[in-house]
Amino acid sequence: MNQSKEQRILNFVLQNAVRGDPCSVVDTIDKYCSQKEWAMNVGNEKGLILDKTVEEANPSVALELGTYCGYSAVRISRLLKAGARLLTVEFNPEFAAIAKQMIEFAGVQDKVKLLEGPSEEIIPQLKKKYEVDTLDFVFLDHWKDRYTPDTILLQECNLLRKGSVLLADNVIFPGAPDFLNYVRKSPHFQCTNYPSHLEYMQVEDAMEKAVFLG
Ligand SMILES: O=C(NC/C=C/[C@H]1O[C@@H](n2cnc3cncnc32)[C@H](O)[C@@H]1O)c1cc([N+](=O)[O-])cc(O)c1O
Ligand SMILES: [Mg+2]
Repeated sequence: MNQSKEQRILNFVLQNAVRGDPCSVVDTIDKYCSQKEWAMNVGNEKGLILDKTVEEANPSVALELGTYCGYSAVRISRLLKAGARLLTVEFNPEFAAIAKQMIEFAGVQDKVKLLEGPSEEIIPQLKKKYEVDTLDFVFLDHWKDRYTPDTILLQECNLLRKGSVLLADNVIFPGAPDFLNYVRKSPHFQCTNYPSHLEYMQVEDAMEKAVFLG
């Protein structure tokens, strides 16, 4: 059975990146996906916006929706302070298996917990099953039509506190118009848009930061 693209990305990392070095893993994925096969990692241009937002939030508990191959899980977790943790949610078992190996190769497995399943089932379990009080940072990068329902679900589950930072990828391409509408109209969010480009392409894209006001 021929390999999947995600398996080829992982193999390229295992053969070319430096074990235990998250930056090397991130750079190696970017090298493969810009030169060989495009893939929906947040990439380096938007990755720098992600880095700055994570550093500014300096989260103790962070959540990522849509792990895919683990690129942004490695990218986020490399910036976390001692004792801080990232919970990342992925419902595709093949992608979860790839991401798990990517995270372990990067040496960030002690900071990252990969939760396998749909976000709409996992989010309501975060407090009791995963001992979360509130989330300091949330990266939304899963199916774009899930951004709004999951943002509402996070509020309903009392997982956001005054100052919780949401950062959403792809609000221009493929686009998340209902999410932009929802957070920009809501009195509970202070929004900032960060124009950028689609990963590895010259297509316009942007990230949206939405800070919960309580
Ligand atoms: O479609 C995109 N992303 C969707 C990402 C989807 C990833 O999140 C998981 N997922 C989805 N809902 C889930 C619910 N619960 C858990 N995992 C979930 C999917 O199994 C996949 O691993 C995308 C597309 C382009 N593009 O140029 O086309 C560019 C991008 O940067 C993108 O992020
Ligand atoms: Mg994306």
